[in-house]
Amino acid sequence: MEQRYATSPDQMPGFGTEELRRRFLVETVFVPGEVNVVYTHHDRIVLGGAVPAGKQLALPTFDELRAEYFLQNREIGIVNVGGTGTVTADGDTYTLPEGACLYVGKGTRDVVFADAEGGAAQFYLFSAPAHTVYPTQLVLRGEGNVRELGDQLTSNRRTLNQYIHEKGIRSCQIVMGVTELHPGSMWNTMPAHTHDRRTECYLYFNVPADARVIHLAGEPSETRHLVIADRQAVISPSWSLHSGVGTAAYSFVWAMAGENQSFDDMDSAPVTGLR
Ligand SMILES: O=C[C@H](O)[C@@H](O)CC(=O)C(=O)O
Ligand SMILES: [Zn+2]
Repeated sequence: MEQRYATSPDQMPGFGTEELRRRFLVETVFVPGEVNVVYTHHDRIVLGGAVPAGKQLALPTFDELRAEYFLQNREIGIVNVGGTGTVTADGDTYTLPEGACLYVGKGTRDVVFADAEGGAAQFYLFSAPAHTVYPTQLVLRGEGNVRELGDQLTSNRRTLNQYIHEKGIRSCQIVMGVTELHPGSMWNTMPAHTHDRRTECYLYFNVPADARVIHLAGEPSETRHLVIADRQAVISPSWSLHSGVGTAAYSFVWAMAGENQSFDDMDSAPVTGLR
């Protein structure tokens, strides 16, 4: 699996476009017939995709994990951003229509991805180290804790759905959900924030083929941008902004891991202070 070492904010001013993308963007998440993942040393998150493409696709272990099986010392959050599929965890099969989220706890030996009848599933994977076992649990699209955010007048009306969090599906570290922009709204997470206790990753999806998201990264006082296409993921270290504006409406899976799980524990970055 691809490994990416951690980046310090004092390196940011020296990065050109290619270097920024190489460090923070996961350009290809979904590869048909494969489990394709990246290991970032920021909070030791493993993120990527699993695309069964008509077959039974097992979650393998990787040498870099030094574990007998993937979830020996880890937990995983899975969101399906494709057609309906199934995930089988130690013999129990869960059906995930588009937008559903499955948490699979530490200690689960066998995880197998498959398409449901007529479906073409695309499972987004987000895994973090775990210290104890929480039960495997499924939540369907729209059935998490719903928060309505933003305003049409500032082009940031969006519906945020919290799936794995303190008052929802329990986990050791992972906090995960999906945000959907309303038609005509383009800005996510503005006003922006950082959270020095957690790394966060976004997977942008439902981005039209001819549209892009201009994603802001870096410290609030020294911002950079990445131009992101459909079904690409971006890693935001604890010190980095993670906000974006699309050239059309879109959705994204957001997921965090780190020191705490307090969703509202953000360090706000007021618009007037951005540079
Ligand atoms: O720390 C929280 C994350 O940045 C996201 O949940 C924010 C988000 O989905 C949004 O504002 O639309
Ligand atoms: Zn955040």
